[in-house]
Amino acid sequence: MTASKSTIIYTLTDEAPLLATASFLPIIRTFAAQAGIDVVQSDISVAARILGEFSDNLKPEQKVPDNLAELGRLTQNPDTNIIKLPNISASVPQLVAAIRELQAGGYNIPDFPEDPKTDEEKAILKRYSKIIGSAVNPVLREGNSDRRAPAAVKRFARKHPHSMSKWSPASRTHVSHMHGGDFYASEKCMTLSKACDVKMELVTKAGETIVLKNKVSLLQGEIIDSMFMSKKALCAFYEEQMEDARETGVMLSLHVKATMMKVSHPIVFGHAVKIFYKDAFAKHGKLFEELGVNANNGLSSVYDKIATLPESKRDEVIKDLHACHEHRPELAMVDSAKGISNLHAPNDVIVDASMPAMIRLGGKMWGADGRPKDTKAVIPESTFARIYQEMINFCKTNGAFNPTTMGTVPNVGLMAQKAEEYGSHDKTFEVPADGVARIVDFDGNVLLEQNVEEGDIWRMCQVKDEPIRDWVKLAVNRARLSGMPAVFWLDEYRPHEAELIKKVKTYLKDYDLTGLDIQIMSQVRAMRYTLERVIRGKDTISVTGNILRDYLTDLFPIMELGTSAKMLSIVPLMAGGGMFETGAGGSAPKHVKQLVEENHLRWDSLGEFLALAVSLEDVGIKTGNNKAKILAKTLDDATGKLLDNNQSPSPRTGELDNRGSQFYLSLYWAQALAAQTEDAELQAHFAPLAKALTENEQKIAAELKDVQGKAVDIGGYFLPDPKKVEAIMCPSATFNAALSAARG
Ligand SMILES: NC(=O)C1=CN([C@@H]2O[C@H](COP(=O)(O)OP(=O)(O)OC[C@H]3O[C@@H](n4cnc5c(N)ncnc54)[C@H](OP(=O)(O)O)[C@@H]3O)[C@@H](O)[C@H]2O)C=CC1
Ligand SMILES: O=C(O)CCC(=O)C(=O)O
Ligand SMILES: [Mg+2]
Repeated sequence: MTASKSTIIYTLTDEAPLLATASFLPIIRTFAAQAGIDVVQSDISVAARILGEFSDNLKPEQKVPDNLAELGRLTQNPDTNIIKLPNISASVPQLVAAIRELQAGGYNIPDFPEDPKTDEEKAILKRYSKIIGSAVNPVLREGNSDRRAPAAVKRFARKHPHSMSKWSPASRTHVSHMHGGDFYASEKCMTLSKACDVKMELVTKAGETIVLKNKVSLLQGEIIDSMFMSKKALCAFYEEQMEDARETGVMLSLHVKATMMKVSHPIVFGHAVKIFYKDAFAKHGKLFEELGVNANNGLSSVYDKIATLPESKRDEVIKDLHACHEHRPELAMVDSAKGISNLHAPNDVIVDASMPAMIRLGGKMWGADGRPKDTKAVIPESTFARIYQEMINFCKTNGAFNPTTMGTVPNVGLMAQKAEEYGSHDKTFEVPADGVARIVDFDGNVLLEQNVEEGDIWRMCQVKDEPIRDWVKLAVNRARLSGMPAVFWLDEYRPHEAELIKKVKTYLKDYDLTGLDIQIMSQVRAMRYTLERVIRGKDTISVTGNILRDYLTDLFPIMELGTSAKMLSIVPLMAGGGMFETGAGGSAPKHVKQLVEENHLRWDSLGEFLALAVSLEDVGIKTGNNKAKILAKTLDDATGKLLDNNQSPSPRTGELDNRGSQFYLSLYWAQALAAQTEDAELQAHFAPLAKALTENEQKIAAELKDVQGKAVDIGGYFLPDPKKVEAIMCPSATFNAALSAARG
């Protein structure tokens, strides 16, 4: 892959977005080619990343390049233009499933060593660890984040509001978080006065020094934090919350981000599993250990490992697991029909999407009987959990949000260069022994230290100065361009954010703020302030750190638009290039299931349409390519028309789906190009396509609809067969022929 000035790199990812790409890429190429733009693809799916890592094991024809590393390098190039679709941030169970599929497909890659003993196994685990969790986004996000609902999308939501369930003031739903012993309680922070290298070490009570991380290079002005979560406090908290839920008869749910926080949150999740099923773990502890059960991978790990046991033993374990439920509260379900609960796998309930979905549903999650119920939402770490309680309080008092009248809340998020907690996984450790955890510079000076105990989770977070300056600049720009007030959600009582506040105040002085309304508020106040405006139809930019960026860019869009898929998500790369993410959510695994069973893809590619328009516009501006600008403008017009005509995919099989929606976009895009007069070449080129699609609209729509309702085979989950996928995703011969004729 070579990137020239007129290249757009389009990522191939996983699950629903990968399927949608199979039909969208031929469309994009048909249009972009007329502006001399090459659209090259770059496969960064979990499967491709596994194969790229273990290339040395593969036959020549099976080898794939390390595309992610290449894209990472390209982020430093000012001409780079990447369209990035959501990808799987794999939990261990997802990675293991992908490995099994690839092995079955004839790829000679090693098993995942869950409990590595030999040096060889340890080396394999190290290689696989690079693929676990949020391994893609932090590499590509070499810029801060600008996520918002474009005006046309907001207009659409007002005209065609999604369903919102009622909130009752009597709802028992609430958030439970720790009040001590968590990261928030222990956080220490400092700003570096000069660049230095540090290491992270543990001095045990026995006097041994264990180096956990041998080198982290820090820059002048960088903010670093040291914080830990006490295992004892966490376990006591879980015990208390489970007992409280059982006594008061409210359903229990757990919300973490085990994918992105790939070291800390699986451990946090695992303790919940072990405590909920404490009696079974006590009785079968030795057996579980022999079998290699890892509670951090959820109850699915137990079921997976006991599969090889003799039937009588297996039944005994299952009976004992079931018996635990007698002393425990009802658990929220992911799939009640299949008996899959919230504690089954760490990647099924991901806090950024799960809490908004619950709030949208009137504060309810699904119970084992398939009915929606109030829930105690356990979010152990208190730092950011409180914003959800504030929103819940607001809904109990004011009722559900009204999408036809509510304001919008765009976000400017600090994200660049692995900022804050989301960049911390290589500096997060489960503490092996009681002692003092310290960050020490190479001259032996202790920068930060704290007393920790065996099993505590200790981490160091960083945020560099340049990204903070860039974030403040982006916030001021967005406030200026949108005319909205901007609120920095920063809590002066949190050491890290107190340091950030100092920098924000300093860097704001670089700008003329006349006429702008820029404020700094603690998170809970910021939420309240924003919500009071939201219900009055007023818009407010949230300017936040990395975690709240993630949380708020699902939370507000899901209330305002029904899904975060409709967000415009731009990452102006600090080196000058552009990365255009599609939507703000994930890869929607449920959608793949529906496609395979019923050949209906409900994935909405609106995020891709919006990203493509800004990507084309970026090419147009940076290279003076007027045709690219016209393509961008007409694409936006087409997207507007698609929304006006309510031609987004329907969730129901038999109705318009992703393919149909992409067809209508192409029709309107070609019509808009044929109608414009600014560029005669484009007009002449697209007139025949517009004509062919207009004349055949009914025929194509019927061809796209007729295939639905039957099961299809995509030839793999993590590595589907591209030919089969293409045949399924491009089933209209008439549409294919029209595109092909336009490509010439
Ligand atoms: N940027 C990234 O790369 C991100 C990746 N992820 C990854 O995605 C996977 C799933 O995460 P999860 O938390 O379940 O979140 P998702 O956002 O994938 O799914 C939640 C729900 O949102 C709806 N949804 C999301 N996108 C669309 C779309 N384009 N069109 C229509 N509906 C949409 C679907 O609702 P319904 O089923 O009702 O249609 C879906 O079930 C994980 O592997 C996670 O790691 C998650 C977030 C961001
Ligand atoms: O990278 C990930 O794992 C998820 C990213 C995400 O949820 C987001 O950026 O909104
Ligand atoms: Mg998110």
